[in-house]
Amino acid sequence: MTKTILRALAGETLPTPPIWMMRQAGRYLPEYRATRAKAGDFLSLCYTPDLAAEVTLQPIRRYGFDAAILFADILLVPQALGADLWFVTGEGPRLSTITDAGGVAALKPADAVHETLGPIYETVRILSRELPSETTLIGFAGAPWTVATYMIAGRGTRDQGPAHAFKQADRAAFSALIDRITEATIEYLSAQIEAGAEVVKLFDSWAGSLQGADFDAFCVAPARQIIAALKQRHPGVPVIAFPREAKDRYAGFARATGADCVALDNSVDAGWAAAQVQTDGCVQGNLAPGHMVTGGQALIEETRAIVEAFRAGPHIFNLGHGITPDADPEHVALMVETVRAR
Ligand SMILES: Cc1c2[nH]c(c1CCC(=O)O)Cc1[nH]c(c(CCC(=O)O)c1C)Cc1[nH]c(c(CCC(=O)O)c1C)Cc1[nH]c(c(C)c1CCC(=O)O)C2
Repeated sequence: MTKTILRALAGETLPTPPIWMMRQAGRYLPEYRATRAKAGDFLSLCYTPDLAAEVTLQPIRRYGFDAAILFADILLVPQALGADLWFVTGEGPRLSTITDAGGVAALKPADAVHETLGPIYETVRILSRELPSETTLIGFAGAPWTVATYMIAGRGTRDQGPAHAFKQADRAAFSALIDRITEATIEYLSAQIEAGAEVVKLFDSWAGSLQGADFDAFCVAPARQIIAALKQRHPGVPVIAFPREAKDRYAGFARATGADCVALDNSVDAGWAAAQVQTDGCVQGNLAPGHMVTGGQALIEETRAIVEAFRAGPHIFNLGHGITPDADPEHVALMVETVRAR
């Protein structure tokens, strides 16, 4: 029998939505913290296939999620293109910055990324052997705009100011950077699929700060280009797109990009999305991650309301963004139980 996630992605309405969770392998789990300590640091964990596969499997063992997401990070692509990358504990990622056209020109060609990313493909191969037969393996990458914001600023930014400033100052160089990331992403996701990823997800975490024509040029167009190339190389492999904080631009996003499913952040009203987004196909989401910290009756009621809002069409239950390190693993169990009690 076909896996539940693949059925939902093909447009089937299921009696119980399949479920997985953004950042399901992470610091809220004691077993993750133990494996990360064994690896030494986050990047070593990403590049050690046995350990990366182990942390991918941990939430599957604990909760029986319908999908496993490859353990890696969206910032491995900039690193593979030649950026320096490190993580400051308690703060987040740091990268060497790109400040002008010369910085873009100095990047490696897209097909060079495989030299760095080989261990990630090995993690995928291990997982496709070791996952339970009912569990879908999801590969992923960052979308070009979101990845570019980190490459330009060298870190996470509240309003993506440095990337917007670069885009204003030198649109040609900025477009060249987006194009390079787009090509690298096609290479990276194709290789993940060849290694055994059954679905891929494109994370555009900062899509919400692109307005008007910029949203079309730097969020929609690159997603469409990546999805078209993947569909040509790997027909039948579904793609989930996550244009976080896209607000009313979630409507029509699947049609505009060719995505099989749109992942909704938790600022989106589920009733609105059922009427405006789910009409085009599968949707994923969108419980607020804060419920994994607070738990209780509010978690149960909000989980039920989301299942109810999307029950007439194809739906994959998920959080509206990543689970946070202060979440309680028992609350995750309560969410899974509530979804599956339907
Ligand atoms: C923007 C972004 C990044 N990474 C990612 C995004 C897009 C999704 C989103 O909006 O959250 C995506 C990502 N990052 C990670 C995964 C693995 C799979 C999963 O379990 O979801 C995925 C899919 C592991 C990770 N990536 C990171 C961790 C924590 C690292 C640790 O163990 O110390 C994990 C488990 C680190 C990371 N990586 C990134 C940041 C900003 C940080 C620091 C913030 C934080 O610590 O949460 C970049």
